[in-house]
Amino acid sequence: VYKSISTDEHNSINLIYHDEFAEKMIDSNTDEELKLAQDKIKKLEERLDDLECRIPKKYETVKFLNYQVRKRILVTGGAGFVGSHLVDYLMKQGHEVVVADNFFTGSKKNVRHWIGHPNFELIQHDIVNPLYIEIDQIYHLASPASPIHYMYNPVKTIKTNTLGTINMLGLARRVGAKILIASTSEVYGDPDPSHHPQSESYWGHVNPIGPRACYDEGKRVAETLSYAYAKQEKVDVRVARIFNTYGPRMHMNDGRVVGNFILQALKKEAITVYGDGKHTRSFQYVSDLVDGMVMLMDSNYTQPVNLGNPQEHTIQEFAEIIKEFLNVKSEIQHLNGVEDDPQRRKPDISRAKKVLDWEPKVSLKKGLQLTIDYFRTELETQQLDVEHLDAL
Ligand SMILES: O=C(O)[C@H]1O[C@H](OP(=O)(O)OP(=O)(O)OC[C@H]2O[C@@H](n3ccc(=O)[nH]c3=O)[C@H](O)[C@@H]2O)[C@H](O)[C@@H](O)[C@@H]1O
Repeated sequence: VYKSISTDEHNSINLIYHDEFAEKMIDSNTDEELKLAQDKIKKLEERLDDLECRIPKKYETVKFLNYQVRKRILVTGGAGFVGSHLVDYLMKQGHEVVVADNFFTGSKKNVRHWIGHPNFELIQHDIVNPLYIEIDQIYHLASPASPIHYMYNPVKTIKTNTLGTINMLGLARRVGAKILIASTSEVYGDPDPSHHPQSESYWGHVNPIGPRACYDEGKRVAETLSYAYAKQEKVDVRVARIFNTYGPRMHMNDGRVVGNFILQALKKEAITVYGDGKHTRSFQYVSDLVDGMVMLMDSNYTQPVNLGNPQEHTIQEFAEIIKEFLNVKSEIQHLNGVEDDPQRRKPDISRAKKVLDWEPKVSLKKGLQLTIDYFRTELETQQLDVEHLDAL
């Protein structure tokens, strides 16, 4: 067929062929150039970070503690949302803080204000591998916590919460450190209505093969391991069952309800409620959680303790609260419900009140204002970054 067509036709076929080829070449060249440019930018950013660390910085004031009271404290997941707030607290108290983070969901940015400080150390380390350091206390927070993050790689989530916890309990045993395990309200699964609010004596209702199981069962095993090490190896353990927590430094793509609703409202987009919106959650501000964790670590109490804010809202109500707070008219859009989504969740905090004299102090109004301010700044920074890239 090719031989039978005219020279003109040959030329036009060749032209078409060349045009398509050229387009493909341009596409692939552009892709490659873009990738090269992105790699270069990443390397430059890393270099800038390194250089920045060398410039004498102004740090927030930290207390002076003499060596008898100053502790060397490891925070696994210390570059994450909750971890970085805990790090701020411990640093300001005058302790030496070592952060171990693999930066899967954590970010250097959350702790960069301490980089270079003589009391601070940042190690890029995945706790699935053992860590050999000298330490007095361990806050073991490393694990993705947002459902979209922990479901992204369920096997890794299980490894982090089982192997990772074994490694941290092993470290605690070797060096005689006290260890606090960050457990979760998810150990109660989708609670039976007769166990509302959930107290620590409830054994839970977890689907062991459902999509949330990697996290829920991972944390349940982490608790089991903690008490096995306590009994068999005399490790001094604390277990905090953390309920829904929000605040600045939540990941922009966190996917959890507080961040999602605030971002959607700020961008004047529809607010996405999964299912009918009748399910409930109780939201605690991050500084209350940090206070609770430190009080638990410093106490002599070794059984699990719920840390959460008992003010319960339906998700529909919560969407309305955010709309009203930001004074926006965003539509509330009902999407498909989530599999195994716990229907009602509210902590019974009588144990924390009794044994720690702890209860949350920050109102939803104050906590939301601080969180919204953070997200607003993040959005503006992103916008500036985009404009800057466009201008290049
Ligand atoms: O925030 C937390 O601290 C907890 O978050 C998750 O648990 P979950 O309560 O399911 O958290 P969200 O993803 O924030 O969901 C809360 C509720 O809002 C709903 N939701 C979420 C996001 C959204 O855009 N729309 C929406 O209706 C969810 O279906 C769920 O019913 C984690 O599994 C817990 O380990 C973690 O402790």
